[in-house]
Amino acid sequence: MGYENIRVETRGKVGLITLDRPSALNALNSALIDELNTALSGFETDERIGCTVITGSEKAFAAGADIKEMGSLDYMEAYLSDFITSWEQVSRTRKPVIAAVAGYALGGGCELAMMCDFIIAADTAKFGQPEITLGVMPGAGGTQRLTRFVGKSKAMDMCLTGRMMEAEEAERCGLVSRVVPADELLEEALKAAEKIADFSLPIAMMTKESVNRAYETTMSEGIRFERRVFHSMFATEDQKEGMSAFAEKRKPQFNNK
Ligand SMILES: CC(C)=CC(=O)SCCNC(=O)CCNC(=O)[C@H](O)C(C)(C)COP(=O)(O)OP(=O)(O)OC[C@H]1O[C@@H](n2cnc3c(N)ncnc32)[C@H](O)[C@@H]1OP(=O)(O)O
Repeated sequence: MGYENIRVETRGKVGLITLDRPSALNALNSALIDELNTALSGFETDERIGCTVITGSEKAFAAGADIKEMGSLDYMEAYLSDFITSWEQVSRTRKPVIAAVAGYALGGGCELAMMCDFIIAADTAKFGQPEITLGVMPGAGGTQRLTRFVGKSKAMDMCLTGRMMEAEEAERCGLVSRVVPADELLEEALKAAEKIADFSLPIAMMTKESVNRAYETTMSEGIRFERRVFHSMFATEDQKEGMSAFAEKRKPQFNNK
């Protein structure tokens, strides 16, 4: 497929998707979302890929949903097309996905970053849910995911005032896993992704599923789920390889089995 709004590359075992609508600060229109979903599906089924990085430009990860495209939508179009639901594909990927965020991550851009498994932010990153300034509220999971990341008080502050949060505050409150200098962002994100992709893919996928379960169930159910999945790992060749390699003081060679 020819992409017009994103760039898609592979770097060894890592899939790299760069949002690329510079004239609109990577505003997320339906064409971009379709392309993103196609690229993500491609990496999901590509056996060589173990992790994906989604990034944007120096100025913007994404400045939100495309306001010019969305502005004239009416209720029935939004309802019948189930507007936004197709954006959720990144949250349904089974392989790990990292967001590498520099500049603006606003509205749907912040929500897209939060759908990834973790966010590495440049020191220039600015997060926000400014939808209230446009007469709407977050519609791609912002009221739910942001609240789980940063707690009720800060999520209310962000969603009700529409203010932006700098990278340092985002790290302090748990929205991002680490902040790095802007000129090292991609390198750091790719390094993290390569590290993940070098581990056993099924074990990484099960780990991701188990961490995500923490957001969807009670503690006792989550612990039970973790224990069942953990037990199942002893049926894998990669568990035998990982533990043998440790005992033999060598680097493990995982075969995703
Ligand atoms: C997911 C759901 C349901 C909702 C949403 O996401 S709603 C959108 C939330 N995002 C926003 O409200 C941010 C809108 N953008 C801005 O406030 C500013 O662009 C900025 C603060 C991010 C940057 O300001 P700056 O002065 O540096 O740049 P601009 O001249 O304003 O922008 C450059 C260029 O990009 C176009 N742009 C920016 N954001 C969007 C957007 N979200 N949708 C469509 N177009 C956008 C902007 O209009 C301008 O284009 P022109 O040069 O053609 O005017």
